[in-house]
Amino acid sequence: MVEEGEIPISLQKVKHILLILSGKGGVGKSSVTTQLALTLLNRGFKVGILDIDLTGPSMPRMFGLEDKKLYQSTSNGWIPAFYDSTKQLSVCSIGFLLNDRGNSIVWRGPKKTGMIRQFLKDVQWGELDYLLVDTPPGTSDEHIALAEEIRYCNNIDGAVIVTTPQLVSVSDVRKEINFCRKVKFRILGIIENMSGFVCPYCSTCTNIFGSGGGKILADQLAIPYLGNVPIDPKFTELIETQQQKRAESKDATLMTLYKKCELSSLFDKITEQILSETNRKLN
Ligand SMILES: Nc1ncnc2c1ncn2[C@@H]1O[C@H](COP(=O)(O)OP(=O)(O)OP(=O)(O)O)[C@@H](O)[C@H]1O
Ligand code: SF4
Repeated sequence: MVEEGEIPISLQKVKHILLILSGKGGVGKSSVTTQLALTLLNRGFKVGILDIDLTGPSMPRMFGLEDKKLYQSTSNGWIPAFYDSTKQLSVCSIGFLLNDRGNSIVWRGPKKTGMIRQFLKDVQWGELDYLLVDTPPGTSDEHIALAEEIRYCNNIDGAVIVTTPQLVSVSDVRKEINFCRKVKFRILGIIENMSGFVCPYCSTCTNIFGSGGGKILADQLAIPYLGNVPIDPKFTELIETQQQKRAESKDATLMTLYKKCELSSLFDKITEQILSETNRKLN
């Protein structure tokens, strides 16, 4: 465990660390992490993503990096996978260490904790403006290991909580918020994802699962509300087809494809609000 005031060497050149959390699985935490990363990258920041969801790593798929591997450098640190030759976006995920992408990790707590510690201490991120940490759902061994390792880092800006409008997800998210409060992670705000469905034909938004739960919860708990994100089938499609489109044209990067998606302008506003929340801390 890390002593008070100690920051792992690998994180010392990282200016800001943002944690992405959700109370429940499948609410779109990895999609939110991906879109925050793309938005920050588009604004000229150098970004890293650490995927500590050991049993369900999504980041290789999100960025179309399924064929990448993690390498250990001569000085014993892991070299993250780079999205492209500019090296402005780097990703570290257990998914890069699995021989078969269909495999999943079946580990007991101590082994998971050891892996998280290695990821936090041994990845050579170099200089980064933002490190986004994509966590598993709930409050598991991975979260406790994360809190033990980095709670004293003064470069942690805080946690972004992702929920969906349904009540069950909203009640799960309360547990997540309690966890953040216990380990003293500042909560930057709540995003309500899958908040309505945008029709691909007429762009009308229909609230299939209801909407507004995230805002109500944020108001009740006096936490900033960062906004709602509808289900946009174009986003799912662009993730699924990015490799094929890249093979067809070198200009069809995830970034160029994402900029054409309506969600990109929405995430611009959400990111703006997160940045203003983090600046508020600095003032
Ligand atoms: N706003 C959205 N519009 C369209 N598709 C979305 C949206 N949010 C998430 N998805 C899709 O829903 C699926 C689940 O999302 P995602 O993997 O981000 O969830 P998660 O909370 O990270 O899941 P896990 O519990 O596995 O960590 C993915 O296929 C993703 O592309
Ligand atoms: S919202 Fe309108 S255009 Fe879209 S599928 Fe429904 S009826 Fe058709």
